[in-house]
Amino acid sequence: MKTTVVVYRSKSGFTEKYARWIAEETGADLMKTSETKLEDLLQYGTVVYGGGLYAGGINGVKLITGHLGELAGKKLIVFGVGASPCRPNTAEEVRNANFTGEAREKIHFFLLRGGFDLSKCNLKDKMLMNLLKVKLEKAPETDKDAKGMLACYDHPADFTDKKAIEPILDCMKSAQ
Ligand SMILES: Cc1cc2nc3c(=O)[nH]c(=O)nc-3n(C[C@H](O)[C@H](O)[C@H](O)COP(=O)(O)O)c2cc1C
Repeated sequence: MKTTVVVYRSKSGFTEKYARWIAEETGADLMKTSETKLEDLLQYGTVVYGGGLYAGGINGVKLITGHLGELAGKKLIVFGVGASPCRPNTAEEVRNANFTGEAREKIHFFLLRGGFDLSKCNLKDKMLMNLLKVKLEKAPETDKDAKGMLACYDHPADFTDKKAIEPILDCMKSAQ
């Protein structure tokens, strides 16, 4: 059996950056979801999955959460990558929104901060983000996070930080 694979789905490159860093640091194989079948993952003892956050959902995570039976006995690690600042309760909220009780037990979850680049969004995402912009601008009170988000519309933001993968590397090294 092969040791570790890092599989990812990334729309604008932020999740891909983290996935590459993790694979480089650990010597793991690296795969995109578009080029991966469940059977490919079954060859590995540890599966690390990364996906961007879209309206709270971890892009493509069903590849893992939808196949917990087939992936039984493997070490499963998922990281979500969003533009919002990572606070302890944010990670918990994302985890609860994306994982059932069984998935919460079986999957080690991490939330990392990516970035935002409107120019790399597809048409549908651009429209959604422009609707959000109107909503944020109309809000009677704009908090720090909303102001930060509004600033990203004019200037792409990259909050990726290689240090942020350290807890994932530690988790990969530790026993199940
Ligand atoms: C339509 C849309 C919805 C998004 N929803 C969220 C969200 O719920 N939470 C968050 O933190 N970031 C959200 N983002 C920002 C992305 O998660 C962020 O840009 C991330 O770094 C994208 O990673 P990727 O380029 O690897 O897909 C959203 C972006 C778009 C375009």
